[in-house]
Amino acid sequence: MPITGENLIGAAARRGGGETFRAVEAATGNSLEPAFAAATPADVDQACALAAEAFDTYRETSLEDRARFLEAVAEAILGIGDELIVRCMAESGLPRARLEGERGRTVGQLKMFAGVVRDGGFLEARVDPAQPERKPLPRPDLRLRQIAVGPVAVFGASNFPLAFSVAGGDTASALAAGCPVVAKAHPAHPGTSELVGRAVQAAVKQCGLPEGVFSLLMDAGISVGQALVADPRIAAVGFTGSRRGGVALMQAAAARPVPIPVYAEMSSINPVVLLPAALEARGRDIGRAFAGSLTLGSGQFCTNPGLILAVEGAGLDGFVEAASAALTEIQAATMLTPGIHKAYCAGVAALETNPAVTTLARGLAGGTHQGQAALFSTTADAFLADHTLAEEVFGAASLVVRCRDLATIKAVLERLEGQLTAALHLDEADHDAARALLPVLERRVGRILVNGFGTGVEVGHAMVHGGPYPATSDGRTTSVGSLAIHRFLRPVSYQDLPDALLPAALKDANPLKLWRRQDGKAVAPGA
Ligand SMILES: NC(=O)C1=CN([C@@H]2O[C@H](COP(=O)(O)OP(=O)(O)OC[C@H]3O[C@@H](n4cnc5c(N)ncnc54)[C@H](OP(=O)(O)O)[C@@H]3O)[C@@H](O)[C@H]2O)C=CC1
Ligand SMILES: O=C(O)CCC(=O)C(=O)O
Repeated sequence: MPITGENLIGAAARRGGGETFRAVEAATGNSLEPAFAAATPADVDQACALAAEAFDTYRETSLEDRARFLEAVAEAILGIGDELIVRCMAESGLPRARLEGERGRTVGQLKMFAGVVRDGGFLEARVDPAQPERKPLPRPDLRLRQIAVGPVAVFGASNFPLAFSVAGGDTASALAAGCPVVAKAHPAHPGTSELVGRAVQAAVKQCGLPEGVFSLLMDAGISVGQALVADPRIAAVGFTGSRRGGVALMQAAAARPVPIPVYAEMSSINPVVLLPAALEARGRDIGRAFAGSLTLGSGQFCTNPGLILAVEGAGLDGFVEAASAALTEIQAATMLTPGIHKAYCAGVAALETNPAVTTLARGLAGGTHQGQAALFSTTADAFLADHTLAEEVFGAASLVVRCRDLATIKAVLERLEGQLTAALHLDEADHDAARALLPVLERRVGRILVNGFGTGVEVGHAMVHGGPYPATSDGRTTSVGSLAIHRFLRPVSYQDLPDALLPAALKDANPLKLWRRQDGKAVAPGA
């Protein structure tokens, strides 16, 4: 499939009239062909107009048709073949195995949402039948279902060019909910974005859906994204990226005459707490495993373990020695973009020159665009006194905070901002300590895990990839897993509508065979 550098607006592929730019080969910094052209305000307008036009038809597609469409998107992505992986490797610098795995996750995610749609449970159908004889007042017939919110703007992430990008989790969950999507390609991987965008476009056509169900816009700056969020036809936004970018979009969305929700997944340092019995029994093993998680994908995961908390002593020393030894042998790896590499180097330099911070280990030095792993340590007092030490350094850098006792660990956790994940390394003898920390962790993070690291989010029904601000803009939800569909739904109540006018989900005969709540009780179809 040739990459043309065009915007995909509904069924059309059209060269933008804006600034031209090229993708950059992550490993070399060289430009890649072809030239892309940014969308113009007229392109944004047309993509949004088509999305709005498609909305009422698309949101009322049958559950089976919508599920088949999601499966068709998955098949079309696989149908691109190796060309997708090769282009993505060049643009992102990520290795083949990782990208093949990420493609599997992307396709699996679309198929999972197809299952969610077929099941129909997301409609949350509820029926409170009329009680005409009720005294002192009769009760009306009340029925509720969830409907799609409207067209959604999706911003592709730089660090997951497939699973969090054009047809990633935000797009899959929005399409599953019944929302058309206008995606903004990340300029770090425009060719990958176009290939995936064309696959979605082909699936829209194959399934006979209105063309406005999907559009893809290119830009190497912020004007297209700003125009998209400001467009009155856009009803919600999905974003993964920096705190600065996410907050700017939240502000733009809040400043509209009709404000809309922005679901932004932003910064996180993902505290890892090493509890005493586990440290003593296997501190060195944990240290080696930690070095692997820290350097996965050159550390470019928002779930990267950026903060280690433990009580000082021989166990922690063993952890630090093993982690440092492992890290010093780890090759530097190409980072996603020169800008991300530069930001990483600046973050590491700030830690290296902070008088309260000791450098414990550096990985092997690498080439121009390669990130060199780094491990630092400080005391709990210094950490609590300097808020810059709690800022995310995006890449393979982490900070060990030496604490006096469990109460100090708790005090540090209390001071942290919202996080995506927290990990506890524990043995049975640590259960009381863990029990004391769990209430703090529940308040601070979206996912608590034991004897592991947060990198590598499982796509499933019980996953929360979210957390209180600034991990995300809205800690009540998730950007990964089936619950993500609820970001793009809202409830509507129908009072005393004749059966003929009710949506299928709420008709007396229950033609969709849904589990429904009748007077608050779950009722099986046919019961
Ligand atoms: N926590 C996480 O999950 C991640 C964090 N990051 C952090 O973000 C830094 C930069 O990486 P990057 O991926 O480019 O993230 P950004 O947040 O800078 O960009 C993400 C997307 O949002 C757009 N965008 C950014 N700011 C605005 C704005 N004010 N208005 C409209 N659109 C905007 C960008 O457009 P354009 O690029 O065209 O300007 C891009 O398409 C990294 O160094 C890292 O610190 C990155 C990836 C994931
Ligand atoms: O760890 C993962 O699998 C996902 C991480 C993520 O969401 C991110 O880095 O943006």
